Amino acid sequence: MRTGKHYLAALNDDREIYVDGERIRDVANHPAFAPIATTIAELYDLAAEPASKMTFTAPETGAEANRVYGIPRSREDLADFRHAAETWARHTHGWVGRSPDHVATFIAGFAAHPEAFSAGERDLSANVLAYHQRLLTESRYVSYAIIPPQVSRATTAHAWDGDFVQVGVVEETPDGIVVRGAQMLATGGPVADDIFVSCIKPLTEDDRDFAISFVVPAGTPGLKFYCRRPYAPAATSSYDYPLTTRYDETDALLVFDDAFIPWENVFVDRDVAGLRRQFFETGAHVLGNWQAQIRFSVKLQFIAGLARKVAAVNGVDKFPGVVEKLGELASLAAVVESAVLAAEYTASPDEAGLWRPGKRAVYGAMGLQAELYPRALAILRELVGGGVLQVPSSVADMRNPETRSDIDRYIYSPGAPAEERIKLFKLAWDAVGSEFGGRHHQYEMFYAGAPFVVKGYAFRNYGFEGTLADVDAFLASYGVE
Ligand SMILES: Cc1cc2nc3c(=O)[nH]c(=O)nc-3n(C[C@H](O)[C@H](O)[C@H](O)COP(=O)(O)OP(=O)(O)OC[C@H]3O[C@@H](n4cnc5c(N)ncnc54)[C@H](O)[C@@H]3O)c2cc1C
Repeated sequence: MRTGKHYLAALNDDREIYVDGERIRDVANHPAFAPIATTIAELYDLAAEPASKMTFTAPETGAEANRVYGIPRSREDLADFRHAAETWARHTHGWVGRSPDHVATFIAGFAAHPEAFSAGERDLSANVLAYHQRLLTESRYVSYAIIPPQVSRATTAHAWDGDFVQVGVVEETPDGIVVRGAQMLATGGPVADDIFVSCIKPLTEDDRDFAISFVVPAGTPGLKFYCRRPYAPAATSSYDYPLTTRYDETDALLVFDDAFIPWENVFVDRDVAGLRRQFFETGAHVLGNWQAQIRFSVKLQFIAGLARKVAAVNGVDKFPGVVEKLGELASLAAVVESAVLAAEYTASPDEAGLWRPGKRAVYGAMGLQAELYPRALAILRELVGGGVLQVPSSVADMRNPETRSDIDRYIYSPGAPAEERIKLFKLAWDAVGSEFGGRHHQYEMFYAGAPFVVKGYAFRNYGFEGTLADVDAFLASYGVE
């Protein structure tokens, strides 16, 4: 099994990453990326430990593989997958959205349905199967960029000023395609092995050149990563910013300057319908988003625990108003946890033998996420009050004997001396108020699509037929007479 050391060594591939106007040469040791790379390395080490029970024998290769890369072919497989995804999520307490299991799950869904990739002009199904086998064998970390840059949402790529603003095919050669343009927003991209590039937003037939999907190693010549401002370098210490200093997974706009993509890495080639088949007919979308809900559930449990602890330290946890707020938080967390389990309970095999988590449960939970997460944060924010700002400026004040005595005397709670209390409230601030916390707020609202898009998934997958029939049957049971 892949180890963290192997993963870190692979980052040294001359990838072209830009931060603050400079090209980063040593990603694994740069202050913007070392913290998250270390966390990802820990995930690989955890998976390699037999005690984590994250491995299985993959039928496709006959060799041991990490369960998160496997195709669930039974209810037991789904339970094993959930266990593996949850084991990783618990390691980061849900604060890493694009851990290697996320996109891997999409690829497993693709591989379960190779026919979705052979229905276009060119049969590319063998590429999907071969890449999935590579994931099983090499445990590669794949991130993705599947959204067109936010130029205009009133039109699509073919109508934009300037050729190839969205990534598209500029040239075809006997060996592959040459791509040019940008795509957003590869979370984890700068520290991934490969990026899966595609387009999940609907395109028109005039956008054929942009209707592509391929995987690209991060060090491919012509591929550049433009990162948003990293938060980890400005964090003064893990005591001050315990989440930022471990889990700042970065988000990057990808720019392709005529990068060459060999055919074996291409899954969809200028095929608008092929993009829709890839995401929505293979089972990839529901499987990948089930993984996301497993991770989200772990994070909500953490936030609930944090709120309860803050309330206890402040001595308010028995007040009826506070109990009500903690109860609401408990309900929010329990709803998502229940949806994760309900999706497994209502799972069923499709015609290819892929066990798909129940759509009603997965998309139902997703549809609430843009309200549910801000509400959870609002409750935590309300409970912490000014305590998150009644803390010393940094750990340096704790180390200075001149300031420490006042800190010990005035910033404490019964049973929680200054060091403990401040530690807790700084953690709460990193969750609700730091730049990292703000980015997470945006992440949970948007990672699976804008709220109107995600609610559309809930609408389409709820199964209104049954509910309508129920109402019609009731209406038919009485009348004027
Ligand atoms: C922190 C973070 C991490 C991300 N990570 C990734 C990643 O790893 N990979 C990836 O591919 N993407 C990623 N994304 C991008 C994410 O998928 C998109 O933000 C999401 O799909 C929404 O697209 P958009 O941001 O372009 O919003 P838009 O589509 O531009 O929508 C913005 C808002 O405009 C309004 N709007 C737009 N169109 C309509 C319409 N037709 N009807 C009604 N209202 C409309 C809505 O209010 C909507 O919320 C990430 C985003 C964030 C914030």
